[in-house]
Amino acid sequence: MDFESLFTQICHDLGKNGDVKEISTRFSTCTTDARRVSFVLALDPVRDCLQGPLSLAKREISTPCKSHELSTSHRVEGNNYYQKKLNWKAICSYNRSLLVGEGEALALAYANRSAVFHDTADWLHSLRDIQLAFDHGYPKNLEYKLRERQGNCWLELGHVHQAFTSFSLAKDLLEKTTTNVQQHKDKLISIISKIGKLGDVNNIGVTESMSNEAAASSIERQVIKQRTTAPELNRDSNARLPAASTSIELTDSVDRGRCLVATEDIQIGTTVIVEKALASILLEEFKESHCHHCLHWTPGPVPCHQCSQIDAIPETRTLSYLQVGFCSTLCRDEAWASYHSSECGLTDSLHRTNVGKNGLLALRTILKVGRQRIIDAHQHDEFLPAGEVYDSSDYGGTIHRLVGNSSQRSVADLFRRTVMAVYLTSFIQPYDEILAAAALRLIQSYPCNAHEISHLAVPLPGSLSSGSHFHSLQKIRLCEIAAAAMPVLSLINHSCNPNVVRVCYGDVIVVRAIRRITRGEEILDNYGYHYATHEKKERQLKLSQQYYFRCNCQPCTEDWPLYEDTLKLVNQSDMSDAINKDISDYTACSYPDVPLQQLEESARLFVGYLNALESDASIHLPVQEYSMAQEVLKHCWALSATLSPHLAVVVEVTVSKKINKTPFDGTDEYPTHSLLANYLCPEMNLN
Ligand SMILES: C[S@@+](CC[C@H](N)C(=O)[O-])C[C@H]1O[C@@H](n2cnc3c(N)ncnc32)[C@H](O)[C@@H]1O
Repeated sequence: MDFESLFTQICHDLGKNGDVKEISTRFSTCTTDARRVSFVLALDPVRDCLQGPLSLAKREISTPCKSHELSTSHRVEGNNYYQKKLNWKAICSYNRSLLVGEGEALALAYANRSAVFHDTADWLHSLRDIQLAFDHGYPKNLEYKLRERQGNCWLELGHVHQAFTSFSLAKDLLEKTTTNVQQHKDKLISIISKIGKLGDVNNIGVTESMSNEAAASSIERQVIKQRTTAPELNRDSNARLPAASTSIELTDSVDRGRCLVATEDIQIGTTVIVEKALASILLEEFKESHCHHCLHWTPGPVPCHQCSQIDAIPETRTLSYLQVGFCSTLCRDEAWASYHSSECGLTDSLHRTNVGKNGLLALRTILKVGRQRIIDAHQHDEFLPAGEVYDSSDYGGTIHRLVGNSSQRSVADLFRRTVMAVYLTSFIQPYDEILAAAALRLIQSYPCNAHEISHLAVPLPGSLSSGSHFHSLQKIRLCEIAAAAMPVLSLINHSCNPNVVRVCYGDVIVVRAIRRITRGEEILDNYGYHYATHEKKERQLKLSQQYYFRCNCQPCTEDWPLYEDTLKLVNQSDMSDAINKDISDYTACSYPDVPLQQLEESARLFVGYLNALESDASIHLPVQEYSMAQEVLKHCWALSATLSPHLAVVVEVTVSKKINKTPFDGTDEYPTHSLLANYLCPEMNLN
């Protein structure tokens, strides 16, 4: 039963007993989350309704069902695609095969996937899959094939000693085979020739070759290194706010709570915050393409040992894949040690609850943090004592103290969120009031504090040839892949004309200045309602509904127009022409093959334009050229963060995804927090 049905059932049962009014009155007197949870858990209809989902969850956890048959059928399907050189399709089928496979079926799936990576020159992923195939018992009589492939990969990566060892093993294995098949003989000749070509290695000796374990961990490290890495802070890390640089500090304002303020003048492009998520959840649509743990795109996910399996959904009699994949065995093991062992087997049931991103993120946060830290956080008081470090990996001092706006919520809203908290925590620890109260706190604070993690989805090569440059930019869109708790980012207040922008690198978000910020000025982000894309009336309404404040930023007080009604530069035709020409050149790039260097150059160019426009006292914002230059700059940064050696495949995968928005909890909308909302031209709106 999903949450909506469960809640309807509970309300119906309470209504049947004629208790609704009295219960509402009594519930409204509960002034803390702990009391709200105790109250709700004492209601019979709630306890009755919780039985169903709980028994289902228990059954799912206790009946792992890998399937040799299904794994084989996906592998055969993959082999067909591979023969037709439909490499990406082959990889997808092999992914499925290994998600449901175990033992030899799993080993064969890894081995076959390694062949596709080998043929597409992805030597690292090929090597990693070969290693995993051996780990899972790849058949001895076929080992020579993998050893030869392994040798090729090592050689391509410049590890001559490793290549020599692998080829030699392949040779020994072939020499030991008793069959007289011509194919084997030919293979032996070819391998001997490869060894011969390595020549000198014989003299150096193979003893310098890495051990199996060392080689495996070196491959894993290299796989991880392939991920795009976030830029560093512009200055030393701030002692009180380690994720931020010394260019900003945490302070309190009279009318808008805590805020971040510049301690010195900050130039456009400066990186002032680099924060790793305290907790995050990958959206379901991306479970086949992104790492469950670090959120980076991966061409070859490594499944969880247990819960990536098939599951027969009793109500619908359909099969669903409980896919939990990781970019590396390191991420898999880290996730297991941190939270995944507690949710293993439940991921699909949890998605089927339809509680939305914030509910799932609340539960993940609780699993990551653990019961004891939650108890400790509750025992300490509500505010951060002067001088205490605000550390992103800390729960008690940060996430636990975020704005939840409880006092402004209606009784109905609080009741619904309390039932949701009780329901969600029941999946891991039924009737645990401490965990449920912590979940309730987060379910209230995340709608105003959780952040969206987005990746650029670039269209397939060739599909950008027609249309205006605005049209081209429109096709390269940001799509939301995950939600994350980022305690430092949650300290930034909103402006409809922000001076910073967020750029995502997996579960790390970087904050960069998009305008010049003077010493003492507040750092201001955009919560998804930008002056250029949303009318003032709409902005004010949404911000007050979701974030409970009235915006007094410059565009709001001065009533700035939308982008299309904004004036162009007057008396500055040279500058205007130059900006427009460079925007046009930028959008004409042949995505996705834009070299990183070119993107960096474009970013420098547009930083220069923004500086020139800001320095000219005769220019009064807003002007179209300024807005457009800002948009292109954000675009360059987002694209650089997405670029990886596998971009061409990322493109294919991401664009082919059907992006369904997860239903959201209650009336709160999720903070869009994305560049997408900031695209300025009407024709660039992506809906
Ligand atoms: C993500 S938090 C920002 C940090 C917050 N000031 C704090 O003390 O934790 C969002 C909340 O900050 C406040 N806020 C953000 N921007 C604001 C603004 N421009 N004016 C007034 N309050 C604002 C609102 O209460 C909003 O719900």
